[in-house]
Amino acid sequence: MIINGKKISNELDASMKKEVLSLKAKGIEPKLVVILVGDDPASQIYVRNKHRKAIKLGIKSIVDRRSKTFSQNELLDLIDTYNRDESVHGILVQLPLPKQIDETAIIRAIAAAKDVDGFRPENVGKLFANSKEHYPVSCTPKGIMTMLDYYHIDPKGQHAVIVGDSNIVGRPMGALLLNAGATVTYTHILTKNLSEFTRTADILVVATGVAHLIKGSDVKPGATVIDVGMDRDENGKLVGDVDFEAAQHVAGAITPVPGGVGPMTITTLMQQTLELTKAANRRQLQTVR
Ligand SMILES: Nc1nc(=O)c2c([nH]1)NC[C@@H]1CN(c3ccc(C(=O)N[C@@H](CCC(=O)O)C(=O)O)cc3)C=[N+]21
Repeated sequence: MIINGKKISNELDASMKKEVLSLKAKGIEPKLVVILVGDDPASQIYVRNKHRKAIKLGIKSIVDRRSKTFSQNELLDLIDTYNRDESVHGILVQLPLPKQIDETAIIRAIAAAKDVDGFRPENVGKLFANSKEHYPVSCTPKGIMTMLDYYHIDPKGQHAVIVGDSNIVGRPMGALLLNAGATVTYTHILTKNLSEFTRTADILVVATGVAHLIKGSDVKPGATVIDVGMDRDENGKLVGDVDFEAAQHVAGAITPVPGGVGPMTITTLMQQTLELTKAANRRQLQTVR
């Protein structure tokens, strides 16, 4: 079975559109600001896709593009401006940033109430503590959970193996799966005998940035394979971290690239923009009372 992220994403649009309409009827316009520093070609595509989806749903989308020489202080000032702007509900600073800018400092500068990526330490902490509060979570792993749920793939008691230890995908993915009752193994670029781990995975999530790292023989028959890779092959074609052609015959369910995880990342970003918008409005009502 091929897991169709694009299809799920489009299905979820309908309810989000309704939600936007009902917010607008109350005079609330959800608004997302995406800050893109530099001219990384992949980032341009992702940011364009986010903007298109927001427009489609009726969410106000601002893409603030800055040159690759933009300084850290300039970026901190820009974030501060959006933090203070009450019409803005979510702020996303597209990663990676040019090398003169410290990503950690930037993530911490975004107001907690507008941290639509869920990258701030307190939101990461809530995730790892399995907090029952509402808080934003990194969009890619959260979108993967939505996808698993849609296909009734329950992680409970399953062995989930994560390949890749990034803050954006690998680490939060493991936490979400653990919170959902999976047995989680983290592997990464330093793991010896990686295949021995991946072959025991009921759910295999691969996020390394290495094209076709995972072969058909690395997959357990019947496993669910989630490919987060966005790589280019020798011919410049977009491919994943998994050799899809080979792995699809072994896996029980598998995501394609493109059309798998990518669209779900964007859908989750929109969902969390709406959540932050509603939360901001609730706080405002409390101060009025
Ligand atoms: N602060 C921040 N938050 C992010 O959520 C974030 C980020 N930085 N930096 C980079 C990663 C990557 N990411 C993607 C978004 C959309 C697609 C996407 O639209 N993919 C399409 C096609 C892409 C293409 O054609 O190249 C697909 O898979 O079908 C992919 C990847 C968000 N990220």
